[in-house]
Amino acid sequence: MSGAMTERHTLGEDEAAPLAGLAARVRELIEAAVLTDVGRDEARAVADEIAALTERLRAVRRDAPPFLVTGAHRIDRQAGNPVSGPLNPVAPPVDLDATADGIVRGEFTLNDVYEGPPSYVHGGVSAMVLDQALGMAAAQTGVGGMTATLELRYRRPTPLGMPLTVEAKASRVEGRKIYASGTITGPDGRVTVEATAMFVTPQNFLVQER
Ligand SMILES: CCCCCCCCCCCCCC(=O)SCCNC(=O)CCNC(=O)[C@H](O)C(C)(C)COP(=O)(O)OP(=O)(O)OC[C@H]1O[C@@H](n2cnc3c(N)ncnc32)[C@H](O)[C@@H]1OP(=O)(O)O
Repeated sequence: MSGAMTERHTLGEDEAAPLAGLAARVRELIEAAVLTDVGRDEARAVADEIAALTERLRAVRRDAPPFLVTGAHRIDRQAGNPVSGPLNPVAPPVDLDATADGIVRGEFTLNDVYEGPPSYVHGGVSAMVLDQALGMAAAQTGVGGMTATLELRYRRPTPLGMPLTVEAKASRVEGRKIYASGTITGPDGRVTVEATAMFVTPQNFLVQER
């Protein structure tokens, strides 16, 4: 079980860079595994080699994914985040930045690893990217929160292998509730997915922050 966010080891840039490089290679491996057409013997041989590499990495293991020193907010410091974490091979990764006026924006491309309907992005993957962007926008208001509701409108299919943009902004704060909305836009500038969400800051989190 992962430890609380406050107990995480924080990686310096020199420590993070080779681990991000490792994740990038594993990302390539995942895509190669999805698309390979090698024969059965070769697939078994490669699987054995990968198992050996996995054991080498497991030899020295953390209790929980580390943080990065970079990033102004706790949420963009999570090195293992499945959307934006540079150390997580499952993350595309989406590099999310926030402007001074609280708009969170990121450009990204999703390959065949994220396919849902043939040649289009899986709707759950779009939801995950939007949850993260809206969550980060909510955090720009001060304290972030847990996603309590997330509503999506899939306007048109989101293409694979093309540059996409995600944008999000918090609209209002009511006590512990933070409302945010956002979109994913395709290469033609047309919105493919719209999202609205409500985040709730847990009471215990407010106590920890004081
Ligand atoms: C933890 C903070 C993290 C910050 C870092 C950012 C990381 C971000 C990562 C980025 C993205 C990734 C993000 C992720 O992936 S977050 C992971 C996905 N989300 C979760 O797992 C959330 C699970 N749920 C909970 O933890 C609790 O239920 C929460 C914290 C949401 C509320 O439990 P709490 O005990 O505190 O609430 P309360 O009962 O005192 O109610 C308070 C008010 O809220 C209203 N309400 C509550 N729930 C709902 C609901 N579902 N719909 C509508 N309304 C709801 C409620 O009516 C009341 O309103 P009012 O009666 O006062 O008007």
